[in-house]
Amino acid sequence: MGNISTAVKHCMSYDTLLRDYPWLPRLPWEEKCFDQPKLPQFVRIVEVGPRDGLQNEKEIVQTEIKIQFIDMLSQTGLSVIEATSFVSSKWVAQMADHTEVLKGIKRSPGVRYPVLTPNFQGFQAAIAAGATEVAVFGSASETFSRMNINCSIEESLQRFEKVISAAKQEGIPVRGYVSCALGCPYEGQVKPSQVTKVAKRLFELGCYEVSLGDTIGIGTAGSMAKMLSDVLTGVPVSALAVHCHDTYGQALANILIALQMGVSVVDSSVAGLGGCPYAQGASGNVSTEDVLYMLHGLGIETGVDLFKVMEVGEFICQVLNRTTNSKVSQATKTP
Ligand SMILES: CC(C)(COP(=O)([O-])OP(=O)([O-])OC[C@H]1O[C@@H](n2cnc3c(N)ncnc32)[C@H](O)[C@@H]1OP(=O)([O-])[O-])[C@@H](O)C(=O)NCCC(=O)NCCSC(=O)C[C@@](C)(O)CC(=O)[O-]
Repeated sequence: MGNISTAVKHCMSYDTLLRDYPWLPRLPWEEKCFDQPKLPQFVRIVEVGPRDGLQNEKEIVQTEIKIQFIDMLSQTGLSVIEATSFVSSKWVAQMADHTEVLKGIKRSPGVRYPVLTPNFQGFQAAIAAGATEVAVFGSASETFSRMNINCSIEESLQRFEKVISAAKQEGIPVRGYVSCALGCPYEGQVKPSQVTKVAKRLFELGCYEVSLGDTIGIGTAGSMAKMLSDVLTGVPVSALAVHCHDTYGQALANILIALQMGVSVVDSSVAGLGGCPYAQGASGNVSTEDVLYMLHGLGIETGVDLFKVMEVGEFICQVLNRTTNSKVSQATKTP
């Protein structure tokens, strides 16, 4: 962190400012200078870097690096780290080492490590590898469903029903995803009612939370508000999360709208890594660093240490030999 300028450091959190200037008055969060009645006090970040972030990398990342990456993230205060996916290696070669990764990580107390399971075969493999939480992933777009998991939406829901019912018997919580919630790379516009239909089915089947994915990062604050208003007719806000990619630079605005509408769970990826191999042109997820910077700036607590996340971002970018997509990390690098 030595190369972060003091001015930028001060923007990062009031706590940092207090560390450097202990004579400043300590303000309780309630004494904010503007009213934010609709914002949640606490937001849970679901870190998807090791899965969504890495799955799109062309070069296979060494298993030891993935394990180190997750272990470092475990030390940042994050409470959920999506570790890998139990999908076919013919479809996503980068995730072929799922079992080794899940078995190799040091699990920190208080941190959950969900993994993606597209079907019962993936679920069984995940459980055998020691998974204690899984996620099923459907889509609001028929074409994307076929391109991504090789079945129709209805068939996917039947597969998920089998996974969820087996998970219930094992006492394993299941999260659900709805991809293409704000647009599809193959079909273009997706009706909010279609997103609601799939999200509601996942919730009714037993997913404790449904994450709404702007898979290609095409949404705007307007389309996010419209889609969420519809989904809220079928799924309680306490069971919703948003999963924004930043292709058009709208992710933070879209997340802010979701927060104002009561959503308090946000998926993000350290250094803004990511993309879906079956959604051409989609850029990375919104970066965890930028989401934290915005949330902390709003006085919303996350329990996550921004500096530590930035260090992990630096580590993974070095390994992948790429520049970070996080604006916060870019801004704090000395030229
Ligand atoms: C779902 C399948 C497997 C269907 O793929 P399929 O080819 O239709 O599968 P199948 O049931 O016909 O079986 C064919 C072969 O696959 C094997 N197989 C079958 N299931 C599994 C499994 N679970 N793990 C490992 N192997 C599996 C099976 O054993 C068989 O092997 P073979 O006899 O030929 O040797 C495939 O389409 C697949 O793996 N798709 C995953 C694609 C993926 O991972 N996409 C990225 C994640 S989604 C995403 O990023 C979006 C999200 C979540 O982030 C939210 C957002 O941004 O919107």
